[in-house]
Amino acid sequence: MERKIIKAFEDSISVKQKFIKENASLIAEVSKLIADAFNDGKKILLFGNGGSACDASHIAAEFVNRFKKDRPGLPAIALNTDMAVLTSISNDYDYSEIFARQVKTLSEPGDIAIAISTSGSSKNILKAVDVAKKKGLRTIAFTGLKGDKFASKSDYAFVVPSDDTPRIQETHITLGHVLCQMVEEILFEVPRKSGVPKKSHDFSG
Ligand SMILES: O=C(CO)[C@@H](O)[C@H](O)[C@H](O)[C@H](O)COP(=O)(O)O
Ligand SMILES: [Zn+2]
Repeated sequence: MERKIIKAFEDSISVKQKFIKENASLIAEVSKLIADAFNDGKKILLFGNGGSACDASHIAAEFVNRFKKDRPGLPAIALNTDMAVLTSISNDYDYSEIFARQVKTLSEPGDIAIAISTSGSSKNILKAVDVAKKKGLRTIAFTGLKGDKFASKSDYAFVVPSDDTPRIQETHITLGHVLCQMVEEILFEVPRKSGVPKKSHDFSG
């Protein structure tokens, strides 16, 4: 049994190592994209199923509350949290509509959709990405090796080099944390020299 336990940890580490070899510059690019969207008064919508629903909620909470810095909240909503909304859309229409309908209703052009699916084949995720693109959102996919179709319909795709759902999720949550950290640093770092910061950040509302 211990051998299996050690192997699970080693696999998780090795998937993360492979992922970061290929994705560091994309993470930097997407961090800037998200920071620019917040600067423009836009928000992030996140969604996923099962463990990825928890990842979406977890990442939204880091933005709305704080990650490492004491700073104003940044607008992010997880679309997998409201039981009344989720059950009524599923009951009256279809489970595959739960995120698409919320994206259509709650977003505005320029917002960012972070869609999380390890398989890349969950219908509710694919439909929501289609709606997000039609509405003029920038779409970011978090997926795994089997998620080609999902990755190719999204503007930016983080493809974790594994087809094992838990191992993929373990990289996704690290990715979410690192994006939060980078966005905080871009928006709230103290300027090194005295003088005004490059952009003014007023999220105090
Ligand atoms: O957390 C896990 C597995 O680690 C599960 O709950 C998993 O998220 C569920 O099976 C999801 O329905 C999988 O959906 P997806 O990632 O393929 O879109
Ligand atoms: Zn899980």
